[in-house]
Amino acid sequence: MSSVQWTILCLVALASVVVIDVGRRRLKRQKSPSPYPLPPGPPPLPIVGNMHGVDVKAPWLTYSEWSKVYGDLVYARLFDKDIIIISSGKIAKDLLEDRSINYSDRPNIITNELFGVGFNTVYMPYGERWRLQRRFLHQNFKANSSSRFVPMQQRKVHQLLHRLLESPERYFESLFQYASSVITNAVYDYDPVSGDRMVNIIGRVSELVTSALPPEVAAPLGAFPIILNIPSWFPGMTIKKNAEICREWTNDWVEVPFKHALQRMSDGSATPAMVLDALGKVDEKDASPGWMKDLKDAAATAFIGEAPCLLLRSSATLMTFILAMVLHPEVQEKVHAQIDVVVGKDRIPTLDDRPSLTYVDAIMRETLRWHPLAPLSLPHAAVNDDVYNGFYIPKGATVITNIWAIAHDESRYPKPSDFNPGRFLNPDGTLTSDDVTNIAFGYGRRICVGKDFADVTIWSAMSTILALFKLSLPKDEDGKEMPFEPKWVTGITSYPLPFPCSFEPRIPGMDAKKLEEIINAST
Ligand code: HEM
Repeated sequence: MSSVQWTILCLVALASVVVIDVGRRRLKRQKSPSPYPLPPGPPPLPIVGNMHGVDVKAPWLTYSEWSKVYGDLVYARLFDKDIIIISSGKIAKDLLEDRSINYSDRPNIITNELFGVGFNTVYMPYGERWRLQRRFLHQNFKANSSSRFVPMQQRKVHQLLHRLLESPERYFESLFQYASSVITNAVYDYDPVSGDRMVNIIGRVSELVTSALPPEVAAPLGAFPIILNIPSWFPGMTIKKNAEICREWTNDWVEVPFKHALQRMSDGSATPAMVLDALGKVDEKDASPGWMKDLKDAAATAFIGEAPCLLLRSSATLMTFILAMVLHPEVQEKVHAQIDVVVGKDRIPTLDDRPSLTYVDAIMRETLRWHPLAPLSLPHAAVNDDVYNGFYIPKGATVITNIWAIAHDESRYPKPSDFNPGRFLNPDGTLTSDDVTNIAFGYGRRICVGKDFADVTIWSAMSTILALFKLSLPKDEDGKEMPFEPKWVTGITSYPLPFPCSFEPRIPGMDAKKLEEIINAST
């Protein structure tokens, strides 16, 4: 068939679907099952619903505007998908935690299967398989078991510091190398090299998947799946081409590191790692092919849970942190003063110093609040019809938590756009009870399983970078800082694009040898 014939066929098909869709929606509206009204929301247009009003690159900003007009529980429709948007911590807790039985599902997003990632814990519907995979991850990454990774995380942070000293201009890659190596070590006992092929594949898969995952991107395809019959060479069908590439790579992402872990196991490795530990403990009779597959899928999930974008979440958070430091020298001065008193200059901070380094924790909380990495968390779905505060929440609705709006709530965080770690400190310098991680890592049974592990990964990097370096914008010939406008990656995650940054050692005469001495004095 020629491309002209294809085009005509597709347009005719599209027109038929539109007509059928309008009829179906009329019917649905006539038989609304609930006497309660839907939550308030912006007026929809035919077919597209509220899609036209959404900034697809930064939907959290649109949803925050809507919440100012319609309240903290908003109803919208993206094509044929019912969307409930939560913009308050209280409602998020009431629904996702107190009624978790109804809100722990994930929406059926057409791009999951298309991209071949429906198998993994992050996108999986609530049920037995999810429970088993989540158990593997939880057993490994909950606070008391993830503490066995601390020596490995510290070793990796030391390598990061060496890289930053050696090639400060490549700090972006070094952060990625750090975050990817801590996760592959913890899951597979796999230590990637710089530019590692496997890590690159996983990073690319994550990038392709998550560019297509947001409900705002997937909605038109979900409403008109016939579009997927259009060939991938057709203009505008890159999503299909990306899906083909992704399906090919997914096999490598799941199988290659798992084979490596099996090899490490037969070599007799005693290093703690999720896959090796699970295989070491399981009875032969329980290790069915199904069990093995779930272990493999959960292991691959740990990486995509941490890497919903080209950067990993931990390294993306560190990029936001570095940007905040560069923009706020006064904050660095305060934290440097505390580090110098608590730790001195002959060693670097360790987790034992954490209770005294309250300003570092305040910076970490403010980083997660100021520019939340996952501004809309991950979507949940309502299993059954529900009524909340007199409003009807339809079965199957996609439930979006607007973390951005909660973290920028002016009544809780005055001047929310300012970067001000002091908001998390009491007058006596101790930390307040507002642990913002309760917002940044999601809510309910689908809360981030890597929360405690990420906490150590991020804190260790932040505290040691601050101890060793003064971060600033590069200066021009006249010694003036060169101005720049931060640019942000947007999508399911949001973090700054690489920007010029100078890493000036705070300790005179710092070189690789001196750094090694300081590290040795700290272990
Ligand atoms: C700064 C670092 C991180 C942030 C801000 C973060 C944030 C989040 C958020 C907001 C969710 C969605 C929660 C919900 O649906 O309500 C999530 C889910 C998830 N995260 Fe993280 N995460 C981080 C690091 C990690 C790491 C290091 C891992 C791996 C060990 C990980 C594994 C996962 C998994 C597997 C899920 C899906 C859980 C499920 O659906 O049951 N995350 N994360």
